[in-house]
Order: sequence, then structure tokens, then C-alpha cells
Amino acid sequence: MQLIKFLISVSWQRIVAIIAAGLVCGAANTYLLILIRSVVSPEPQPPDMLTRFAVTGVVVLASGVLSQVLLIRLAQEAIFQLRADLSSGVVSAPLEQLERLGTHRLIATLTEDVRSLSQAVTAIPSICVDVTTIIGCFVFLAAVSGPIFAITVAGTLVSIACVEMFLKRVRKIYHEARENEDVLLRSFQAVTLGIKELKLHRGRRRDFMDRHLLGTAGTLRAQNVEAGSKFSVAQGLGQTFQLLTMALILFVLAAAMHVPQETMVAYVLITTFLSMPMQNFMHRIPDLLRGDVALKKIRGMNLSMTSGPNEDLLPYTERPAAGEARLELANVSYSYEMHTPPPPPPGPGGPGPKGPHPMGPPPDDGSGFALGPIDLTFEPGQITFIVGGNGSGKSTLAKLITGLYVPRTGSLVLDDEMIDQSNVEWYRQNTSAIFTDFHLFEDYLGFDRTGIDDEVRHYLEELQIAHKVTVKDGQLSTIALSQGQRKRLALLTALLEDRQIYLFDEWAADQEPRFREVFYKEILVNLRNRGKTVIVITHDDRYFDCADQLVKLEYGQVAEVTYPAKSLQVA
Ligand SMILES: Nc1ncnc2c1ncn2[C@@H]1O[C@H](COP(=O)(O)OP(=O)(O)OP(=O)(O)O)[C@@H](O)[C@H]1O
Repeated sequence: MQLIKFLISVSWQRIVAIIAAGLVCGAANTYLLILIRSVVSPEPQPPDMLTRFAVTGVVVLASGVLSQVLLIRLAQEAIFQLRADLSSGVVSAPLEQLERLGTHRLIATLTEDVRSLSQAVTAIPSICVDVTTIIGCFVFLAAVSGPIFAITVAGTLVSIACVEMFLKRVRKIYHEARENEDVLLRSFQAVTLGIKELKLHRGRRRDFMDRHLLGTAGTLRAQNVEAGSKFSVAQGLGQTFQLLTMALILFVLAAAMHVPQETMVAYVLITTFLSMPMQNFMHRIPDLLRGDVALKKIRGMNLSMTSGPNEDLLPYTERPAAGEARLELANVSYSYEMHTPPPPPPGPGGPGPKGPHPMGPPPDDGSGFALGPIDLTFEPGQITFIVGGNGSGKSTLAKLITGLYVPRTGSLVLDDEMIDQSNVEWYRQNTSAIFTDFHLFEDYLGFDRTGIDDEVRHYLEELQIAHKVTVKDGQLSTIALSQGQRKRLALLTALLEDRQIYLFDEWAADQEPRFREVFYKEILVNLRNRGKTVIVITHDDRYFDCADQLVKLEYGQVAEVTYPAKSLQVA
């Protein structure tokens, strides 16, 4: 039912056309049955019997093909819209929401659910023709004999009730199986991303395979077998009731009511004619059930993605980028939301206010990591290093600085302009960032200026990677490179962007010492000389003196701000 509603929401006009074609097909099928019956009946046949048969046959074929073609178009349109909606949902959801959902769930929906749904939707055309034929046969049966019709309908209703009883359980199993598919996908992700770790440790590999991957796959197999078997039993039970109904009509009703031979012949003809669409319909039910489960999952995912602000709707006005970017963080704080924070312990006075943790790690009270409140200023033509221990909040701060996270309190101010929902999209266009989990696109998307290949070639030389990679029509020859080389390509993209604010999250960590020197002493200095606001997250204490400002984070708080370059000048 949900599936039909979904298709109607895509285009009700097409649904009307499809139903009309389906009805014509069903009616023509029924008329064909009437013709066949009169051929086998002893009564004289009309002279144009063959013509009627041929014309009806053509109508059955034409309307059947038309309704199928219309439905296939509609189904594909629906699937396209679904894919488009889901992808735009991903693009427009806030980063923190996507991080909470997890990539494995997103991928499961984008692939598995869309596949199940498309399978269900493509089954609908033949189901439509089957259902109209079934209805037509029943109408004909009613015309042939009232009592036989009544008993057949009663028998069919009992069969449907029986099948439905089983289907409730089957539906529940499909739901549970779908949840397991998320877990299985996470294991697939782990087996591909963690293949090196698994190959190097037999015990871990065996444990992972047995307990995680094969464990979940086994449960899924059991669930699908249980659902399939239950459905087969339901189908068998339905067929048994149909047979019992037939036996009742053939052996009891026919004799008791002295039903004429001709009526019985018509009855047998109709039941034989009915069996094909009935069987087709039954076989499609599991696809429909799985499609229904997938649709719910897709809607749930869409809802989770759209429950926050839609970043696609953020206002954006084309205006020049900031000239020289003075960026201020005023009282900025951020905290990760945990899924189910434990309730505060009951007691006198209740939970106290959460304070900062200047002296040590915060107590693990189950709530997420909290950063700030932070007050910092990043000047143009200045290099700021952000340093601190693992988990001190450097990358979280980077996402706040780049406008990817929205501060819980406080605000970002760029050149005296407060950044909020109305200008954050513009603000993001002022920042070039390379995060530790950066992604490299093979072609230079979004650069529509001419001569981009020459610019890329220039930077390939400058970043000492021209011997490995070439560029043609904005496309790189390869990105199958070492991590350090890939980072140089990411830096190349950042330099091409030529934005005002540059942020590098542990960029130099994978570079050889010689090129590390080039990065700190040449590339960063060059950016500073060009008036850029440069922010570098680093653990390289050898180069701390390259920083104009050095910010030290501890447990989400600014522990210290020093000015190494200035003190060097003074010395
Ligand atoms: N997506 C997330 N959801 C929930 N908590 C997170 C998330 N990302 C990070 N955290 C938490 O925030 C804290 C700070 O993480 P962050 O990545 O900012 O640290 P970092 O200083 O960059 O560490 P490192 O030097 O190891 O890269 C961590 O303790 C981590 O548990």
C-alpha cells in the first residue's frame, strides 16, 4: 500500500493512465475468457467469432504492453527521484548529522534499500495486470453462477486471511533482517578498510570473521530462510483452501444444486485461467514486502537527514571574498551529542553545572566531548599553529573555524561581520581546508577558468610531484599514489582555490623531512606573505618557531597562547 502511495506521489496522472490501461487489459482478458467459453459450449457460435477473438487478443496485448511500459517509466522515474532526493539529502544535511548517522547506514540505504525498492516497483506492472485479470474473472464468475461465485469468494477470503496471518510474521522478519544488513555493511566496511590488520593477525581475522562478518551473515541467512519458509507454508495453506473450495464446488455443490454441465465447464475454465495471475501475484509478494521495508528505511533516513536545517537552502549571495580575513572566535563552544545520555543520578540538589576542566580530563559522565568556550583571533598575514594532545579538540576546532560545525554558543566574526545562517555558505567559500580524512577528486571540479591545466602543471612542479602525475583537460592522470603524494595533490587543489583562510590539519605528518621543511619554511611563509590567514594543526615541535601565534589546547580548552615568531624577533 505504501508503495502505491509512493508511486501516486510521483505522478497521479500516470497512475490514472496505467489503471485505465490495466482495466482495459483485465476486461479484455475476461472477454477472451467468455469467447473461449462460447467456443467450447454446445450452443451455436456467432459467425464473426474468429474476428472477435483476434481483436480481443490484440486489445489484451496492446493494453497489457501499454500499462507495463507506462508503469516501467513511472517506476524508473520514482527510483530516479528517490536517488536524487537521497543524494541531495546527504549533500544538504549538516556534517554533524551525517557523522552521527554513520557512513555504513547511508551506504546501506543508498544501495540496498534503493535496490529492494526498485525490485518491488518493477514488479508492480505485472501485478497490476494480474489483479485486473483476477477481478475480471471474478466478475465473469458472478455472471455465470451466483452460488459458485459466493463460495469461491469465501474460499479466497479465507485463503487471504490465512496468508496474511503468516505475512505479519514474515514482514517482521524482513524488518529485523534489514536492521542486520546495516550491521553487515559495517562489517564489510571493516573487512575492506581493515584488510591489512586482518591479514597480519590470524586470531583477529578468525574472530572478526566468526563473530562479526559471518555471524551477522549467518543470522541474515537464517532470517531470510525463516521468512521464505513461512511464506511458502502460507502459500501452500492458501492453495489448500483454494483446492478445498474447488472440491466443495465440484463434488458437493454441483450435485446438491444440480448445477448444469455448461456452468461447470465455465467454472473450470475460469479457475484454470485464474491460476496463472494468482500464482504470479503470490510470487511477487516477498518483493513487495521487502520493498515496503526498504521504503520505510529510506523515509526514516530522509527524515533523519532532514530533521536538522537544510544546508541547501542556506542563503548565498555572490559577493567578493573577504579581502584580508581577520577571523575572530568569540566565546565559541561546541559539544558532541551522545545518542542516549544517561539520566542524571537522583539526589539532593540534582546534577551540578558542568564546568570547564582546566586541570585534567573531564569525568566520563556519558555526555559527549565539549570544546570551549574559546576566544581566539586569527590575523591575516599571520600563521597560527594549533597544538595539543590527542583528543584535545584540534580537529573539532578546525570544523568550527571552517564553518562546518555550528557553534553551540558564541560566534565567528570575519572582518567585523558576524557569521550566522544568513552568510555561513558565503563564509565557507573563503576557506580552503585539508583535513586528515581528506578526499581527492580525480578531476578539477568547479574550476571553470581557462588555463587550469597550466596552473596545475605549475603547482605539480612546485610540489615536486610532476614526475608522477600529469594533467589533461582538468583531469589528473592518476590518484593512486602514496599518502604523502596524495596530500600534495590536496594541497595543490587548496592553492588553486586561492582563498583567504587556509587550514591544514596535520598536513605535514606524512611528508618526508625535506618536503616538511619546504612546507613550513616556504609554502606557509609564501601564504603569509600574500596576506592569507593561515591556521595549521600540527605536532611538529621542530617548527613551532615558524608560528606567529601558537595556541595550545588541552581537554577542549585553550591552555596557552604564545607568539614564538615575535619572541624570536625580540631575541
Ligand atoms: N564525530 C564525533 N562524535 C562524537 N565525538 C567525537 C567525534 N569526533 C571527535 N569526537 C570526540 O571529540 C574529542 C576531540 O576529538 P578531535 O578529533 O577534535 O581531537 P584532536 O585534538 O584533533 O585529536 P588528534 O590529535 O588525535 O587528531 C575526542 O575525544 C573524540 O572522542
